[in-house]
Formats: sequence, structure tokens, C-alpha cells
Amino acid sequence: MIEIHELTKRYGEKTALDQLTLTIAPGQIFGFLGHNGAGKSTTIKNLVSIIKPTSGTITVDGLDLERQRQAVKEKISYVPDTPDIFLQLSAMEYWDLIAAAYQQSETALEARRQQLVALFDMADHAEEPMASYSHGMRQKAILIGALLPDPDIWILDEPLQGLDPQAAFDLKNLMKAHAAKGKTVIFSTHNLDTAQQLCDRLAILKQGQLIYTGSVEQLLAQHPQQSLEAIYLQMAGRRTDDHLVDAIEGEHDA
Ligand SMILES: Nc1ncnc2c1ncn2[C@@H]1O[C@H](COP(=O)(O)OP(=O)(O)OP(=O)(O)O)[C@@H](O)[C@H]1O
Repeated sequence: MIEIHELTKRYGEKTALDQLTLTIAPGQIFGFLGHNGAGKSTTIKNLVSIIKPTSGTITVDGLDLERQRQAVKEKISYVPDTPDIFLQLSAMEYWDLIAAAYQQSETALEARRQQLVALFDMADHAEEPMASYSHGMRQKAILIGALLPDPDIWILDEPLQGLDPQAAFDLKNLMKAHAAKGKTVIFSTHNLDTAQQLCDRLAILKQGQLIYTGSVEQLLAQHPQQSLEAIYLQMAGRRTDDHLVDAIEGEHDA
């Protein structure tokens, strides 16, 4: 169980996250939605303790993230919002680095690595430097590294970004299987279809504030006859009409 209590993050005068309070139970796929700059990555970076909150607390299975950071980190794997890291390493060197950080059986890690490499079709590229990879290949290499130790909580910042349809399909199935085992998957996305397909619960953020938390089904039931896209755009406070598009492109058929 993850409990976020009144989490606030300020950058100078800018409040990126404002008193966020949320509970995320095990056995769920939990999605963060929000426009650019809404505070999704800020929430995620606090959860994986890459940044420190200005105020507020996070506990994971009763452990306080601030005071018991190492114990919490061992429960979590993280995919950052950009895969452009450790580019001088080959994927194999990067995975070795990750594996060494976890106190797990080498045989089990190696078996899981081989399965993930086969699934994401990365065997032919594993020895090449990640600098030579396409965006999607880097994303796959980072994903394999994050999923290798298989901790209870996966925290994935826009994990489907840049993946080909096969890899996206496989990752979505891995996420569902992890949650079905009673574990936790937290991710952010801009893709509403993906959110609808995957999320047991979602949180919608707007300018650092939580404006909705609940299931997609509950949200749709509160707004009968409307698509998730229309509901989301209204809640996030943006236009759903076309007058700015028309101003650029002229009248068009929808
Ligand atoms: N290091 C930083 N310094 C100053 N402001 C920051 C910093 N990181 C984020 N912000 C600001 O905090 C706010 C929230 O940013 P965040 O990256 O969490 O948004 P996001 O919802 O993940 O957006 P996106 O969908 O574009 O990735 C934005 O206004 C952003 O400009």
C-alpha cells in the first residue's frame, strides 16, 4: 500500500504539486493523467525519491520514504520519462549494473533477463552501445533493466512512449500480469485509450492539483453518453470545440 499525504513540491515560486493526497492499493494498475506540466513526473520522481518534497509524506507498506529510503527503494523499479541515460554503455553492461544493485540470485536474474530480451527482441543489439540505438530500442533496454529484478512496485513514467505496437502490446500484458499477482503498477500516460484499457484507478492532475481519482468506469458513469476524451478535456479545462483549429486550417469535416 502506498500512501501519499499532502505532498507538495515547489520550484522557487512555482508550485509543481499542491497537497497531493492519494492511496494506491496493491493489485492495481494506477494511472496518472494530466496535460503537459500538470505534475505527473514530479509525483513519480517523489515516489522514487529522485527529488525531495517541499512538504508532505509518502509511506510504502508502512515504511516512511524519507527515513527508510533504502528499504523502500528495494521494493520499487522505475522507468524514467526519457530513455537517454547511460548511453555510453551497451544494454548488457547496463543490465549488469542494475542486477548488481539487487541482492538476488544470479541464476534467477539471468533467466529473467533472457526471457525479457527475447520478448522485446533485443538479443541482436545487446552488446552495442545504447548511443547507437533508436529511441524505441533505448526504451526497451531501460524497460528490461527496470523489470529485471521484478520488485513488487513498478513505477513507469510514460513507458509506452516510442515502443512499436508489438512491444507496447507485450508491455501492457506484463503490467496486467504483475497487477493480477497482487502487485502494483503505477504509470503515467497521455494516451486515453491506454488509460481506459489498463487502469484499475486513475488520478487526473491539473496544474499540480488532483482533480479526479477513481476508476475509468466511475468517471464514464458520472458523464453518460460522453467519451473519456471529451470528459478528460472538459475536466482538464481545455477546449473541445474547433475554433482555434479552424482559424489555422479553415472549416473542416470532423
Ligand atoms: N527541475 C525543475 N525546475 C523548475 N520547474 C520544474 C522542474 N521540473 C518540473 N518543473 C515544473 O513543474 C511543473 C510540473 O512538471 P512535471 O514534469 O511534473 O509535469 P508532467 O505532468 O510530467 O508534464 P509532461 O506531460 O509534459 O511530462 C511544470 O510547470 C514544470 O515546468
